[in-house]
Amino acid sequence: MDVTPLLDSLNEPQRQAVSADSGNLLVLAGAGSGKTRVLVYRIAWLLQVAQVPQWGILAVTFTNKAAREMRGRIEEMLGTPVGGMWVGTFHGLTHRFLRAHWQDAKLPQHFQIMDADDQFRSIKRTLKAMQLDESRWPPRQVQGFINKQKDEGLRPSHLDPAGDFYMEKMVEVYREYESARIQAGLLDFADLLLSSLELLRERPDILHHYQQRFRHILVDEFQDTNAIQYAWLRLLSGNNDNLFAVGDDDQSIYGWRGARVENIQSFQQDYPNTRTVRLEQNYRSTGNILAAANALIANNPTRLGKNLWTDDSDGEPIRRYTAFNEVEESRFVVERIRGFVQNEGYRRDECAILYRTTAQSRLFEESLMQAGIPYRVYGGLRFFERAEIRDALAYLRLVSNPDDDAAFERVVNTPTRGIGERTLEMVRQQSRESRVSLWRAAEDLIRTSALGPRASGAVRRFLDLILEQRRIDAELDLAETVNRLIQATGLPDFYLKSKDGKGQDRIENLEQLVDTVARFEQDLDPEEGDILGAFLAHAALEAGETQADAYEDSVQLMTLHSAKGLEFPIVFLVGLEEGLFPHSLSAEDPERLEEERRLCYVGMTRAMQQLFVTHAENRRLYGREDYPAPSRFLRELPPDLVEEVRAAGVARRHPAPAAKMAGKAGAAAAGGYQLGQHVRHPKFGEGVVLSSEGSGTNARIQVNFREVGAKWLVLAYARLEPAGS
Ligand SMILES: Nc1ncnc2c1ncn2[C@@H]1O[C@H](COP(=O)(O)OP(=O)(O)OP(=O)(O)O)[C@@H](O)[C@H]1O
Ligand SMILES: [Mg+2]
Repeated sequence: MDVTPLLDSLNEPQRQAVSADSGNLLVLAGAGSGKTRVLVYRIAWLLQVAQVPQWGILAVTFTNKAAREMRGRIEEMLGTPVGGMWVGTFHGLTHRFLRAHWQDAKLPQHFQIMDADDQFRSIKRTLKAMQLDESRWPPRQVQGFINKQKDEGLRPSHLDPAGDFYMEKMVEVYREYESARIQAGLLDFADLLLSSLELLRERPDILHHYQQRFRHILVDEFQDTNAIQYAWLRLLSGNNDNLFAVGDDDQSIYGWRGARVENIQSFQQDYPNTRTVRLEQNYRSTGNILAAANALIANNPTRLGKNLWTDDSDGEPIRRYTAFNEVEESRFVVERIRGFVQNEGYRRDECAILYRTTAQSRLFEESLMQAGIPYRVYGGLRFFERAEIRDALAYLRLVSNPDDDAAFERVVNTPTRGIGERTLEMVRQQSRESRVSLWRAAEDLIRTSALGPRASGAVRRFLDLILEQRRIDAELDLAETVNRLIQATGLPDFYLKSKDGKGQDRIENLEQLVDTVARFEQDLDPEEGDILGAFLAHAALEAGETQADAYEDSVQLMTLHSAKGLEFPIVFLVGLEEGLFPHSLSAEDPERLEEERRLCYVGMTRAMQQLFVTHAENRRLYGREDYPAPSRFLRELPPDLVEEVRAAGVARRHPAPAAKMAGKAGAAAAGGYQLGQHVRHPKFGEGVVLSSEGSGTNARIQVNFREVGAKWLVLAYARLEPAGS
């Protein structure tokens, strides 16, 4: 067979990786060097040239979207469908595996996935049932503890508190949480991996089957696998020497979630028979963008080290914009995007706004909305996470599995149907005592007439509502079932009457849910028997990625974490301020600071043609007002690659100090100045007094200058004068 067309559009090291003979292979290379491209071509090569059957290939991607694109790409290249391959995220693949082996894994056939929010609520319920005080046992902390144990492969029985009271309690909560979860027929995200791993360990026959089957295992973004994911890969590959991993240690950004860059080193040790290929040519970014990103990441002391070059031209300089405050920052960005789209022929989806925390998206959304520019947020307020969608999904989950306690709790009295807290407490009590689900407990209480007649009637009506839907489920298509269910629940009326003014939006979202279901049904593999179950899994697994309106050409908004692997012609990296990016939680800890820098590197290297970096001198976030210094990452960019830009026609007006510095405004600072007062310096320009210390000739004053950021000045020499307002 002629393999030239496949290999033609690759450089030499890429070609070697794609067409390598058997054995493990690690592609270790920087951003934009074609790692993902190599992975895709490798699969095409395996199918077409090495004649590997589709079902012999397993590929792990970072997002479900990436998996779909990968499949699409390969189908395009080969001109034939490749549905038999297993391509997906760790969660998606292990879910598929457990669905196929639910009996072996001792799971209910229609087990559902509980997301982070379900998990959080369930932990709160567990704490309450155990009469533990939330202030001493903060649910978030407990949740972190449980997930960490699972990510390390540890069930409660593996943990030995060794007389430590705190640990003893934590393990007890973990155990209780587990039994409630199992009783409800639910798996949390970490369970998907852990349960698959356990099943493979316990059942050599099943393990053997998959080891025989997956003759090739390929992994993208290998640097971000955690211990349990790596263990799963090792188990599946066995002694087959069939792992093909691509990654970049400089882009490891999930250390906080237990990902370990060391896996890259372990890989080479655990698999001595591994060939390492390095790619050094970057095909994505202009010379300036690449040089700036390289300079930034060079500040990290612990790197495996690599070179990256491009034969693209230098291109535009990196543009840096200093906004007066966060609102102005968002307006500047939106103005520029409008310019690119209207005057320079860019599509909207060629422009991306990347930020450190999800809370930053709101202002950009508002500015875009005002400007009438369509946009899409990834990882922000996600469609499947909106309250009304979660309510509707909870009903669906109960239809699929009445024992789903998380769903039961969520909607038993939403909309309000006269089931009071006292009744609910009785149901919970009954469920705890007889170790059955809330649903069964409710049935028991009705049967034994333990509830008063009114409460009993209300609970009965709720149970009947769900049972009724279970009956019609079989006869209609899923979209119609969902539509009927939504109407029957009374949710639309309930939202319309609620006073938060969002009723109409919520109803539109419910309508979108029905559309989403219809689309999902159309695209579904006809072999999939349990459509409802498949849809619910889709909603849980893709919650972070998809929005229902994902089809229009729109500006892309996302956190830096979700930008991994993607590329955009125009990138705005916003909020480059100390405390925000690097994040305040990370600035003190050298390891976490390195991770923040890698995150910045990831952000910069998403840009193909133009990169903007912006920061605000004054920011209100989480209800707090701050005067943050520009991020240290800005200083780490070589000055000759950076150009300062000014917004045309944006008035720089100063807010009244008293209003802006709530709490401390007007307090006396040294030298007769007041905190929050506007001052002018002959060299640094205008700024705002932040604080002062010392007195007399030692007095120092801290001023946040618009142009140069915060500085401490010795008052006696400072030549400050009051300014403006
Ligand atoms: N040999 C090549 N010829 C032309 N274009 C290439 C070549 N290799 C890669 N590219 C292009 O370069 C860009 C970056 O490639 P790719 O996304 O595969 O890089 P990556 O190493 O996976 O990046 P990241 O580390 O950000 O995930 C893509 O647009 C890709 O099509
Ligand atoms: Mg990639």
